[in-house]
Amino acid sequence: METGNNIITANKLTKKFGDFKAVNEITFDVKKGEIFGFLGANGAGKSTAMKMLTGLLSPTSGEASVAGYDVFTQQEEIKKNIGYMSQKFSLYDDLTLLENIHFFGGIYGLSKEELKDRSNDMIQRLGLSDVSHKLLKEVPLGWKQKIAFSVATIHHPKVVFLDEPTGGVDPITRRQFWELIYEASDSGTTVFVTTHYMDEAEYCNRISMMVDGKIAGYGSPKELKKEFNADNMDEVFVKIARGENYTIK
Ligand SMILES: Nc1ncnc2c1ncn2[C@@H]1O[C@H](COP(=O)(O)OP(=O)(O)OP(=O)(O)O)[C@@H](O)[C@H]1O
Repeated sequence: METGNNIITANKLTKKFGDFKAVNEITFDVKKGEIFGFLGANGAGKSTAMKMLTGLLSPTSGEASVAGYDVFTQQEEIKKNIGYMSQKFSLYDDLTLLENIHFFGGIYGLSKEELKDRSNDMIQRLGLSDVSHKLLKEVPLGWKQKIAFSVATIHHPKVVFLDEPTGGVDPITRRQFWELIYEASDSGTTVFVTTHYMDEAEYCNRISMMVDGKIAGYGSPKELKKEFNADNMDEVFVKIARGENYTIK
């Protein structure tokens, strides 16, 4: 079901809890290698949509595929071909940095040799050689986030899903984290990221904004700012949340 240049496609994808439509007929696509921002206020339906796309939750109706696999029938294949990082589901505080990398790399099915090469490379790239034997709980949150991201991409997935990856850190640390996102995107990994930070929305190639289970804005930051006659993404977000009209292209 992978179509052309798109690595994620969703067509009228819907999730109902009882009579309540948490995700209501969303239609969008994500192109290979793109950094796609998935935005929306609390409760808009982002997590529910993301759970369906990562094979954790069965949709009610519609269609969607991720990395060529169907979200209704091929959830296990999807899980093998993606990386996932969230604030809530993270690394182990009582293992060292290196142990965490080895543990999660092992889960992703890397051989001993691959694990050794990639963990050495990762530690060097992140500039963490001197602290690789420290317990995770002893290092700052910004470092943990970088390690969590690197671990989520250690098996070179086609798509990595990031659920509010930079919560709770300062703008400079967030900017450094985004350097890693750009590197992954440059090497061909598609990045699907949720965030509450509008400066981060500016860094994405394209974004979608959800309101009450529907996609209410969809396009590049430049297109959306033009469409809503706004100077920045903050303004776009406020206008969309207030329900200003928008026609999805
Ligand atoms: N298992 C469930 N059963 C019933 N309702 C649910 C369930 N999961 C989510 N919801 C509801 O669906 C709506 C969307 O929730 P969701 O967690 O997807 O939003 P979100 O955009 O990810 O918000 P946040 O940014 O706070 O995580 C909310 O009203 C939520 O209460």
